Amino acid sequence: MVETRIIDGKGFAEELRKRIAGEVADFRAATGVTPGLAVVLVGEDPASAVYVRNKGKQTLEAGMASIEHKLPETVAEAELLALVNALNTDPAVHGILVQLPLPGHIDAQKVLATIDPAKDVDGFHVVNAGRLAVGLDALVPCTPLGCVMLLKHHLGSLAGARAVVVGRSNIVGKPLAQLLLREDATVTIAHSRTRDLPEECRRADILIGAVGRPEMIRGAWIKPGATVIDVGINRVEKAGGGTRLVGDVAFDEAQGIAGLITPVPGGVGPMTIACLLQNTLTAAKRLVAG
Ligand SMILES: Nc1nc2c(c(=O)[nH]1)N[C@@H](CN(C=O)c1ccc(C(=O)N[C@@H](CCC(=O)O)C(=O)O)cc1)CN2
Repeated sequence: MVETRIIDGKGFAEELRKRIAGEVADFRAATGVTPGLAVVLVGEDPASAVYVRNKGKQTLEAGMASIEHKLPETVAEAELLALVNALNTDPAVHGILVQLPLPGHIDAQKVLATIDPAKDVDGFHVVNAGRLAVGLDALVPCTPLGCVMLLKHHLGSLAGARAVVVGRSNIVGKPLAQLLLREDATVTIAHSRTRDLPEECRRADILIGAVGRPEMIRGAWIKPGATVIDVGINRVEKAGGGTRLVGDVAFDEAQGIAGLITPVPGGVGPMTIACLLQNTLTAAKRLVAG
């Protein structure tokens, strides 16, 4: 039986935000520039509204300027693109983020492609995705960046580790695989069509769940002593009524098998906003330096 330790993402993110606030103060003192983050929310999705509110609050707490744009669910794609173009040329804005998901009538790829790559603090623009893939400096997606920070903090070097990423989304699975490769891990991306997924997962020293399916990854899929990073945030019905959040990994089953595991909530989620603040400061520094 392995002793399973919990990775405290919430605590780590708090420390990271404090460090960023210190760096923002130094940057403002040196340049007279306040980094500005513009967040665009389309529609009324309650979870998105909470994330956007938290982004605004934490941006202000870090000493940066927060600019929020709320557009109705029915907004025309052209109007959203015009807003993004205006933010691209606004010198007070150093980072732009369009909260996902977008309503079905809007082409998300077109919107992401309109963001100036230098202000793309989500790291979703193909220029940043391409730069990451070929090993150039890039603005890197926040959730994957947070996962790798937690891994390096707890494991030290990731070189040679066998990492299996379950999920191939553009916002988590693919960029996370690139980041792990950059750390010299041996990386497999698994997905719904992977043959014998449990066996593939059991090979992993580092197992990452990023599929968005509640508790899909079972305890028996985990190699004893492996490090498990759970990116899933799934709201499910509770037995006695109400809802609760669960990850993509069956957390209780992982106890006594995994060596380290991130909880949901309190694991990877809080790292997403902390890394967004870090990316905004990075973008501001690069834009000011020209
Ligand atoms: N443009 C983007 N859209 C979305 C992203 C993103 O990175 N960029 N990621 C997610 C949502 N997200 C940030 O936007 C996000 C998700 C979760 C958390 C978080 O702190 N989760 C908490 C639990 C929160 C709760 O109670 O619901 C946790 O895991 O502890 C922060 C940000 C999709 N859209």
